[in-house]
Amino acid sequence: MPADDLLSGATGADSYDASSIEVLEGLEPVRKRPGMYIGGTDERALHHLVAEVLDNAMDEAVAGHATRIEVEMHEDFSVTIRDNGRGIPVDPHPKFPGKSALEVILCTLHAGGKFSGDAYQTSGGLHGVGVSVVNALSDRLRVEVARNRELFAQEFSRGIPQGPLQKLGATANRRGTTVTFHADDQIFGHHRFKPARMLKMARSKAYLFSGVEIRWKSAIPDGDTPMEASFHFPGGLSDYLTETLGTAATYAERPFAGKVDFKAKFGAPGLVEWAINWTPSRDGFIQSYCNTIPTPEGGTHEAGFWAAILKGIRAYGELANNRKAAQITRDDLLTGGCAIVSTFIREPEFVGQTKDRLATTEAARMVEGAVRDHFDNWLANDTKSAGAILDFLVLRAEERMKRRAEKETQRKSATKRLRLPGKLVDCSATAREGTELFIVEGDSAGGSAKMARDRRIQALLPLRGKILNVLGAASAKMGQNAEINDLAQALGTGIGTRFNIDDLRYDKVIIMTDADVDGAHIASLLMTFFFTQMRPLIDHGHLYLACPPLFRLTQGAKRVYALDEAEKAMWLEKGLGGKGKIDVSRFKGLGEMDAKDLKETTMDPASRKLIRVSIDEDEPGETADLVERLMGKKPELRFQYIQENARFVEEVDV
Ligand SMILES: Nc1ncnc2c1ncn2[C@@H]1O[C@H](COP(=O)(O)OP(=O)(O)OP(=O)(O)O)[C@@H](O)[C@H]1O
Repeated sequence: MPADDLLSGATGADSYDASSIEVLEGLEPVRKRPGMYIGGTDERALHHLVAEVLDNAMDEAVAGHATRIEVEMHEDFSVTIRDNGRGIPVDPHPKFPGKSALEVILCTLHAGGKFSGDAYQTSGGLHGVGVSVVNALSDRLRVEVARNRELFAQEFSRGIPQGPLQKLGATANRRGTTVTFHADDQIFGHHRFKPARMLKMARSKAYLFSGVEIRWKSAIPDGDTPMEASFHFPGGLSDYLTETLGTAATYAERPFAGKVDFKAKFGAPGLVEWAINWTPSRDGFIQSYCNTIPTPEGGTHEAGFWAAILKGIRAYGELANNRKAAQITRDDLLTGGCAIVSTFIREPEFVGQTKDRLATTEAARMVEGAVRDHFDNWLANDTKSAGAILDFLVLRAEERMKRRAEKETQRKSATKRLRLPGKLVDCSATAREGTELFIVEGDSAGGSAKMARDRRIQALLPLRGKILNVLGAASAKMGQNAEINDLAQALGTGIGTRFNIDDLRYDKVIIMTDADVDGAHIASLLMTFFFTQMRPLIDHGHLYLACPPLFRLTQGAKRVYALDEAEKAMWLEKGLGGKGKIDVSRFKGLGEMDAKDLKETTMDPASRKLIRVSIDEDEPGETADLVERLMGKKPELRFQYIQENARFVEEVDV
């Protein structure tokens, strides 16, 4: 499109002015973009509404003000959640004249009692948006509050009050909050609450806090989901895990379970409770929670928990003289390891409003510290369970390593079946470890390199002429370029989106070009190719530059090589320690060097110098930019050269 058209705005620019900039007020943003608040408008998001209201009731219970929560599902798919807590405050809000705190809470985003202050210590609620979001996304919502022996009620539709807060009169023995809501079909379409899913939610909440009883009632049958039930679990998570595992055989007779108050241990409010057992009969799992909010994507509390278990079991293995225990990894713990971890912390940080992952860094340290001590004790006291678990985990680690070795062998035999380019001079080793591929310039260099190489581990691929400048080439053209095809085949990895680092046939890929401008140009073309088409090769540190010398200096029987003019000058001044005049010869190209020289200066791992290519994206500076210097343009990437075995000089000049 011509620039003029772009400026005049072919698509409605005339009408795009200040009047197009909307400011959404009240709960409008929630109805416009429900996904931002509840992660979508599907069945999962729908059930999130129940979670928001239930979490508020749980927060009341965990804060020590409620002992009972009722969850009821009605025939018309509306839901009631009732607690016997303090009740949402109903007195006039000081900042909003004429409005009760209840109305402010229900109709304003970011209104709540959990930001600071002492109303709640370790709450699942954080952002002050939960119940207002439910209100915005319900076509009917009624709140009843029983406080100070008086009953109040207010009704809403799609976030808008349907009348003022009503005083319904005295109530002798009722206290707490009751929220009844019907999700709006305009938002959730045909999705309906599923009793089985809701019952599961209610039951797990009861396990997470032993001080609460949760009653369940449903008017809608759903398979074998009970129409009425009551959950109260004084045994907490240990009971929960035992029930979840059912009749499955387990390695520990009783789960390793416990509860630690952070106050006593770290002087910070909060606690962690956990239960774990291992079973051969099913895959492992971890369910984690923070302030009773499920965190299906884990986070710092899970990381701390696994760190404690892993370090504990390895240390126990060491004590038991089982050296293989050191090989156990976190993945091994999860095969057959079934865990539930629940932590309560003040002002947790979650990722997003749906709170799927905990981000509080402190949680990792506190959970690890709390669980580790207990685990060490438990392993030392219950040696029968500890031994069984250790044996099981060592077996798992061995199996994993065996599978990996098998995969490696398969890779090797696949390599054998590969069609390799005719001009590749391969090495004899079959495993990748320790092998090197030298990409050399021209046939003559290939000749002396062939004699200079260690045929066991060093392979050669001579490239004819300059390879295509891939920065500008379309990928179809690249595919037709014979040199590039040979290179991709020799490496075994494929290129572009099909690149797979696991198929790489050599440990080191070494670009070996003449120490002159042409050679440098070819090296930079190759590096650009690797950067754009085989980037992981560089990221994983497999790409290197060889450093052939420019000069040979002899003085009697003494001989040295110089990488560049500066080094030559240094030797000339210093002398070689031999007798007579110093002879200087300049190599015009690799092909001029005899095999012995090439081996000693450039190829032999014992005496050569190599430069590893890496990419330094943030640090500008002079490590610079070989590609830029050599190609005379300003490419957007920067290569950094890390010197290995620097033997001749510190500075690099290719
Ligand atoms: N069942 C309840 N009992 C007592 N107070 C409640 C109850 N439900 C809500 N509240 C009060 O209303 C406030 C707002 O609740 P809301 O669900 O909107 O947000 P939140 O729980 O603070 O945070 P989040 O948005 O993270 O859920 C709470 O902070 C609390 O003060």
